[in-house]
Amino acid sequence: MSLPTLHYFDIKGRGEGTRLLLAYADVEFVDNRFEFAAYPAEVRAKTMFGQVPHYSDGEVELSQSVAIEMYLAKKYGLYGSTPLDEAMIMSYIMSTHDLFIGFFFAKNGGAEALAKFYNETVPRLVSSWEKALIANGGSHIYGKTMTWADLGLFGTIDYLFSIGEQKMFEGSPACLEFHRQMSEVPTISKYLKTRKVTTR
Ligand SMILES: N[C@@H](CCC(=O)N[C@@H](CS)C(=O)NCC(=O)O)C(=O)O
Repeated sequence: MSLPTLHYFDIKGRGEGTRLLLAYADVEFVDNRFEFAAYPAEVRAKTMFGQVPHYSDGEVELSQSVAIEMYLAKKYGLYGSTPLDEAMIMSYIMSTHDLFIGFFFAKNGGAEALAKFYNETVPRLVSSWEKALIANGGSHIYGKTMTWADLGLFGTIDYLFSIGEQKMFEGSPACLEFHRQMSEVPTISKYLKTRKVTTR
């Protein structure tokens, strides 16, 4: 079996969730990054739908970011232990996708769409995460141990910070404290210090 490899563009985008899962689990992996203009034909040929991220480990070939993350979350014990745990964790993961997708459409949808995103979507999602963190003791968004939901939420906050969107979390101390604590988890801290710096 070869080293786990993530094939993706040189951005956080849809690939950082997988990188964070592997980093948290302390799995050595190849972070195969390339420019948009230099998407290697041999990587495209491996993908299931022509797009990246794509994950390979010599035994498994898998495309679609959420499927890759779900596979790794299960493999490394980060997907709870009951059907309800899995559904709750997925629910938090999808809420982070709602923010990303909302942001993407708002940025391309003009001033009114952007204002609606900042005034409605952001407070609705951030206040839900804030309440869930407070109700659950602050260290985990769901359950009492680290899960994919924590890594997904951390990755989302981390990404928004890296593009200068700290303002979204003003007035949400539990989210800020969660981000701080997660950044100090040893394997995550090690990854954050050594990862390639990207602006998106
Ligand atoms: N639903 C897919 C979407 C993948 C996707 O949109 N990939 C883009 C980059 S973020 C891509 O490969 N674009 C290059 C292309 O389509 O040729 C996922 O989450 O993995």
